[in-house]
Amino acid sequence: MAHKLASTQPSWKKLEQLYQSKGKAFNLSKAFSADPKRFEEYSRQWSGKTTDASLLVDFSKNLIDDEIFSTLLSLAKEAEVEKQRDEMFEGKPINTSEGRSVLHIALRDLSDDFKPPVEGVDEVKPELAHMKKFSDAVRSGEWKGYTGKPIKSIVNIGIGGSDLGPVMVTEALKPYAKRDLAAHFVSNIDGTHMAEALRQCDPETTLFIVASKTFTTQETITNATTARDWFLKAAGDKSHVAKHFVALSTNVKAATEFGIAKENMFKFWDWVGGRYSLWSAIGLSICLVVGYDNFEQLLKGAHDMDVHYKTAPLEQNIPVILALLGIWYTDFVGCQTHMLLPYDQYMARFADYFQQGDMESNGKTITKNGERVDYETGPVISGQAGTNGQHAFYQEIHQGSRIIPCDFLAPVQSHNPLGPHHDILISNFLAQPEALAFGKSEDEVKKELSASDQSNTFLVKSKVFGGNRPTNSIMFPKLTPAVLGALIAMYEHKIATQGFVWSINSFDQMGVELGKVLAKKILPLLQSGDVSKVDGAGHDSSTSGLTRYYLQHRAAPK
Ligand SMILES: O=P(O)(O)OC[C@H]1O[C@H](O)[C@@H](O)[C@@H](O)[C@@H]1O
Repeated sequence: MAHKLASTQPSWKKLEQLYQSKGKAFNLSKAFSADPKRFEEYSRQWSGKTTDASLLVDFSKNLIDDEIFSTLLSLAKEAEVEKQRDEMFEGKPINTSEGRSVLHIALRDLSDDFKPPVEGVDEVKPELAHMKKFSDAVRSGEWKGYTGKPIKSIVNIGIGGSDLGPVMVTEALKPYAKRDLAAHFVSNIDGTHMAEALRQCDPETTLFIVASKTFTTQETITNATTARDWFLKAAGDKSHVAKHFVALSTNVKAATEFGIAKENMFKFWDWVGGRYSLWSAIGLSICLVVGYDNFEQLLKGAHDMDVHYKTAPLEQNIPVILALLGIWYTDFVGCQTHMLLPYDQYMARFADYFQQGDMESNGKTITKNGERVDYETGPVISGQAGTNGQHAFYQEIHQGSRIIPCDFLAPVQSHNPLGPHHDILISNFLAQPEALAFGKSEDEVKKELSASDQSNTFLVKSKVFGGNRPTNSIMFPKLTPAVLGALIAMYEHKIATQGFVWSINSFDQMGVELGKVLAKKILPLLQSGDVSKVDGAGHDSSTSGLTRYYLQHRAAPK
């Protein structure tokens, strides 16, 4: 595989030209007026083969025409997206910096004829059976704490990929949750996070799930140790730990050393990336909250999307289309951000989840060939549940100096059909992309104003909406486990496809390391409490000044 700079592909040059010749001046109002079939052409409907997962993806409100779209598809061909995708499914070590396969897709292929491409894949089903047995026992009350009481709270201790997936999914699938089992998620090293969770827990009825792929992450190990101390303070005898602590990890040795019994360990494998791990043992808290059967539906919905990604031709392939649109905005239109805006309160953490999923995957500048890219890569991801965002940051999306491409997502049916709420919600979901695309002209503004206000140029211009702000609108029947699985897999594959085009490795995360190493160097200085050591510690004057301030004020804060 050549892994050439994307900018050397023939279609890249053509897209640059197309942006200059027509993209810059592209007008969505004109495009819709000129083509009554624009929605039909630029939308795709998809249904999963084995689940109730289905989607309508409308990408007609994007700044593209047929020529731009087909050139984007050519770019994907030139970058050998299909070949790179197939290598992922075949278990080739496409995470080249770490020499690893990227096989989260193998965690959700439960079909009988699935052939394990690498070692460990044959252990997926037995591990799922282990998760089912354990979660069933806890949920039914058969699993008892050290005083014989059933479990009433679970505390997932993990960070990054070992936290965000379970947090997002348990929130999204709350309608399926066992309501008398409280779920807490502690990630931050800030003692406040753990202290607040423990305040709500009883040691006799709490189960701690220590979730860490490496089992070396400072935050998680420190939090887990604090939780164990808190537990032992009440329980006394160390043997009781076995009833209250389980580990989810690829590092069986370190989990054993922490004191987790073998039967309480749920393992996964180094071919599962942290931010792709909710489908693995890291999903145990999801099983506990919504039950194993719903977890399996989540896996199956994702697998249905995997099959689509693997088999659909590029122009029909939803993750590929979303990826190419993103590349159009990032590299040719000059956008820096991408918003995820779910009109579903249960998806409140969706954007947080894909902030890691996207930014940790594609926030990179070195190609797999070791060259520095001469183009932009992963965008800044942000967003929150509609309609809250409308009253917070949409001002900038509508009238700001930057173009901020957005994905709007919404379910047709609500889990809580309460009075007029859902129609009002969906009217907003429909109205925002319409307003963003078509805006409001100066003439339209004037018509609504009094004669005196019409001559107030500042007022008139302030009320104009330029339009031409691109959006995708994604609808699904209802937020079921399978639909959620498909949506997550859709974005995972979008991100992977962008990485394939940009020739970067979307599956490592070297950029998180340096800060961790420096913090470990600074910590002994803080623990020594000795201000006189700061100057000789080899830090720059800024870091030294801040450290001195901390040490001087720590003992006697004013
Ligand atoms: O599960 P672990 O090993 O504790 O890692 C937690 C997180 O650590 C780092 O910040 C990164 O590597 C993330 O991708 C990862 O999700």
